[in-house]
Amino acid sequence: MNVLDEIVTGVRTDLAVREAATPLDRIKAAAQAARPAHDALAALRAPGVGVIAEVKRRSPSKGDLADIADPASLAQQYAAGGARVISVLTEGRRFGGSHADLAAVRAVVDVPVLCKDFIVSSYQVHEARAYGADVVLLIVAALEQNVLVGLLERVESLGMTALVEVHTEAEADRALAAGASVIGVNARDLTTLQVDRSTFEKIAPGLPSEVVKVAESGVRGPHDLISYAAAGADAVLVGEGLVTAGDARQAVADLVTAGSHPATPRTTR
Ligand SMILES: O=P(O)(O)OC[C@@H](O)[C@@H](O)c1c[nH]c2ccccc12
Repeated sequence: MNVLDEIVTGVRTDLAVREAATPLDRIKAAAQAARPAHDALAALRAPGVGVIAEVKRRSPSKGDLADIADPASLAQQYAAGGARVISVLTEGRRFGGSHADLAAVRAVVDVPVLCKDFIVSSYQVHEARAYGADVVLLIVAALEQNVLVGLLERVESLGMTALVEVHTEAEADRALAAGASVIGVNARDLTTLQVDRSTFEKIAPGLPSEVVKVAESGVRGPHDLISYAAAGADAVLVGEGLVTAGDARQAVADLVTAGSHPATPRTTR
């Protein structure tokens, strides 16, 4: 079993426990009662390279990244630095996150919030909405095509946006066939955890211009944002580089500044 399969197996086990405790109807009602979702697509289409700043406690490749005592205050620093969207890793076993982290962040920021998890069932989409998420991650490598299509429809029916994650051209084709409007190219192969920043430049040029292109993983600072932007990124998703920065607000602000610089090739495309 590769790492992705192992993570998904754990996610399914935990999901079964929650499904037994809380019936789908109740989760659906909670999702319905939540404040309407923010328009993340519009936020991501604003000029300049958007920064999606991630609350990430731990990772399977690096172990503990940061002791995040207060995810809400970290998210406030991200927002103050100009983050376009805030991502919260909610997977518990490998990433140390929770829906409580998501709710805590949602309560204190006004920007769209992304629920970063390994979603395999529409139950999880309703849960994410109930906890206030505006965006959810759908990982193509973890989903059969018909399931991907069904989840994408469910996300949109709840007024949310799906960030559809790919790692290969074949997966990008599947994302497009499913109707994704925001595609994230993950430089990290979730089956091996290896990071290869050139993945984005291989896949992004083949995506239609109207698709919002997000470069995920491996952004250490403004330099990496600038090269992703040169390869066509509309936004970057950054975890480790921000949770390990001494000053999270400043670290986000430095990325935002790099992404709004007129020399950034994106503006000349
Ligand atoms: O910490 P990094 O290298 O900045 O990466 C962030 C983000 O891309 C990464 O957390 C991620 C991308 N896709 C995922 C899917 C599941 C879990 C995590 C991820």
